[in-house]
Amino acid sequence: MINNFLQNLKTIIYDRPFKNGTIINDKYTIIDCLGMGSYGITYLTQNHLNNNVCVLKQMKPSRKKLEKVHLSFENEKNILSLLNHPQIPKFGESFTFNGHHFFTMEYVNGRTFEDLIFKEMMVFKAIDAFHILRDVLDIVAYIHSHNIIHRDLRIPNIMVKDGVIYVIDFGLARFIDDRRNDVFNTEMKGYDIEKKLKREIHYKSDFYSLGHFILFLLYSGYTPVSKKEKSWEEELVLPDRARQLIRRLLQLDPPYNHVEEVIYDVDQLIYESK
Ligand SMILES: Nc1ncnc2c1ncn2[C@@H]1O[C@H](COP(=O)(O)OP(=O)(O)OP(=O)(O)O)[C@@H](O)[C@H]1O
Repeated sequence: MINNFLQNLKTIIYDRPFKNGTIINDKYTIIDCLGMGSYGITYLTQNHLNNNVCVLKQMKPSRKKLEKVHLSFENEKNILSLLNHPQIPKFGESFTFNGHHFFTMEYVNGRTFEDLIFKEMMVFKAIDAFHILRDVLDIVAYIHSHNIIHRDLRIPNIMVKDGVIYVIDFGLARFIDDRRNDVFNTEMKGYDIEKKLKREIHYKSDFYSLGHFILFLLYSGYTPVSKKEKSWEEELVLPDRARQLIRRLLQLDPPYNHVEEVIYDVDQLIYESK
């Protein structure tokens, strides 16, 4: 309780975002603060040298003494600079300015699925939802082919711009062999199972998140008919193959181990619904 209070106080004092118009490193003018995550503050900025708009991420000052914060910041930088895919923001540069740590990346001027579903109340037909999942899987296949697990494939981190899907936010991404930081590898009795399913450094954690992602899309067109809470399998009318796919993604049935297996099943599903 006291610890939480002190952390909140530190955040208020140290993590005040830079004001719009501030120039960072003689180069980046802050246009807006896009948000504050667990370890970073994210800005939309304009680079004076080329006039390009880009995203600038700052390590949270209140947390810069924590090893895990440095690790996450370094990981995101390393992973983004390694990946080179048109649907993943490209890494720009990293630097220290006035004692603050920063890096830049490409700005995706699109909308997140969180905004589409909850702000724009967009409704996705089941077939469109599976086509979107298929597009996301191509990006995930690329990420996994570099032995990287994203570990945060949620609706706020999947975007669409002009009909093209993008995956952002690699703050929790890890290399598959980075087992030293995988707390879920050790015996953890009574540990939060949900957290393990989402965060274990294994390909199947990304599939688990995609199980939830597809459910968000499918539920966008759902109107409850009774007040009694039911499971997604009772509420959503889905073909058997779709239900089986989601059950495996959510690890309710034996999980998928490789993205190609998921792609195969989604392709079959799309083919059968033609
Ligand atoms: N490359 C990008 N292009 C466009 N918007 C981005 C980009 N990166 C981040 N954002 C947006 O900036 C905001 C803050 O993102 P950020 O990843 O720093 O934190 P978060 O997702 O809120 O928290 P956490 O990192 O703890 O998950 C989000 O609204 C996100 O959509």
